[in-house]
Amino acid sequence: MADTTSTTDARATIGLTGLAVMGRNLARNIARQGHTIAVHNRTTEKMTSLVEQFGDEGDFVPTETLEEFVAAIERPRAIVIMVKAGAPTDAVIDELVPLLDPDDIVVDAGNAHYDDTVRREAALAEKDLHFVGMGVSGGEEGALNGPSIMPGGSEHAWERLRPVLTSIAAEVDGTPCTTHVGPGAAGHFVKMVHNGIEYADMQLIAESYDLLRTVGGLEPAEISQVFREWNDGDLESFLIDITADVLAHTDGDTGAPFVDVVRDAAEQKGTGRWTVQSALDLGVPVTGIAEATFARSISGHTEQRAAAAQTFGSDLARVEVDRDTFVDQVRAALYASKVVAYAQGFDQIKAGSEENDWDVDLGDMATIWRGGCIIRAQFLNRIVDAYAERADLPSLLVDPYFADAVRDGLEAWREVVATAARVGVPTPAFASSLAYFDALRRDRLPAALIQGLRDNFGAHTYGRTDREGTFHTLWAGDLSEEDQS
Ligand SMILES: NC(=O)C1=CN([C@@H]2O[C@H](COP(=O)(O)OP(=O)(O)OC[C@H]3O[C@@H](n4cnc5c(N)ncnc54)[C@H](OP(=O)(O)O)[C@@H]3O)[C@@H](O)[C@H]2O)C=CC1
Ligand SMILES: O=C(CO)[C@H](O)[C@H](O)COP(=O)(O)O
Repeated sequence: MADTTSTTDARATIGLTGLAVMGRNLARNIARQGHTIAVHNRTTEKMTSLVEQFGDEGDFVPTETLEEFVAAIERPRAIVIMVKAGAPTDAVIDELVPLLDPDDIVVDAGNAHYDDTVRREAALAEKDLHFVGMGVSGGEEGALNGPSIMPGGSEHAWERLRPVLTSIAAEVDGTPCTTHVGPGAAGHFVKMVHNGIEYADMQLIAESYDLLRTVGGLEPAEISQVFREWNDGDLESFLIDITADVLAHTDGDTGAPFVDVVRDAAEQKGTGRWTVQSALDLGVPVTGIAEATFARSISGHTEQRAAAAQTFGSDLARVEVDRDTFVDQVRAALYASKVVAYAQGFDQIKAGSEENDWDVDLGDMATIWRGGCIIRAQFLNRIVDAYAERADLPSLLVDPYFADAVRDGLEAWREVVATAARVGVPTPAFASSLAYFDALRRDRLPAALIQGLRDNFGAHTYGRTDREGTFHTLWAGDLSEEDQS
């Protein structure tokens, strides 16, 4: 059995506090890669059980108090905090900081809001400490075997952390799924958008399942098989793969499909909502992510749902579809909507980066998402290629590869959205993605009328198509136009 006795020799390359599911596995991953790691948890039992169970996987330095923990790490120290996001992270930072020395690096690897990261970095900089907001994706399994890691912060901090991070991250084609995302809160911002895309991806998968079952008449086990087949093609991804597993699972108690015994109210911890809030501030239409987030909210409004079902009934209209054709159409709609969700997410990263001078490389983000993270997918290789071909791509949708893919699937996409509307199956992510696509490609939008209305009721002015300037019509007067430029 490993020695769980605390030590105060400063021999650890790195320290990690917060040994719940993520921190525990990240610590094991770091130790397995040959780095000596000091481990700590507020409740000591989690630390001792880690070292007792897995102490032989590497060189752990067990510590019971934060003082011992800090003393066990070589200077300048690198300390990873992996605790509950929000107030608990602040509580740990507040306890840690008085124990640190100038040039030490504090890494917050939780799902922090990037505004918190900005605030924390500024506070620590006043004490000559480096603060790194670092997104980690991959869940419990990824943390152990190779996550995708998105560190922000200074170049100096990245250079200190690089050997550990590149050794523990997932690898695709020999490239580690980590890079220096950018200064400040860039890492946590990119992780937030990653999670937003995760929400959209899962909602699209859920809508596909609903349509295949409700309209296509397939049973969960059959839909599982469909997803397995899709996972052999251009939709290959972690989420499609685990969808097949979840749909194939039957409940041990009842023998019913697992999806039929789970309450249909999706929860959320906040990263999807933050993505939408930030997108609104940046003026980036992330419609797929927003609809996915609202769809979770609707699912949770059980009282309203019951009242509406009682008022209107839950009956669906019947349409006859050819099963195989419909499966293919749903696949095409899923792929096209997924392109939209990623296009919107990358637009948001670009806008956030410009707003904050982070200089985030979009191709690098696609590269580090190819492995380890929840949205890892074959598809990301195409996104890497798209940005390699043209770094200033106005939208992923206009990259020749994706444009062809969307053109090929367009008829099916429209058919699926129309069928869903006719039957009464809600497909907010499919429908909003199609609407976004149509809005983007439209030569003229009805926004001209909105401008006219704004000018009419509030003298908000408008621009003209035929000449430069700012104009106002005297709506309550003689309807003449003033040039207010
Ligand atoms: N779970 C996942 O799949 C993913 C999680 N994340 C993020 O990683 C972080 C850790 O997640 P997870 O492993 O799920 O654990 P939790 O988010 O459930 O956090 C539990 C950990 O936080 C510690 N903690 C809570 N409050 C305090 C406090 N006031 N002071 C000190 N420590 C405190 C707990 O200590 P104690 O044992 O003493 O209670 C425990 O170590 C979170 O920020 C999460 O958002 C990121 C990617 C994926
Ligand atoms: O960060 C993650 C993966 O990348 C988490 O799994 C994510 O926080 C889950 O979010 P939610 O509970 O809101 O669905």
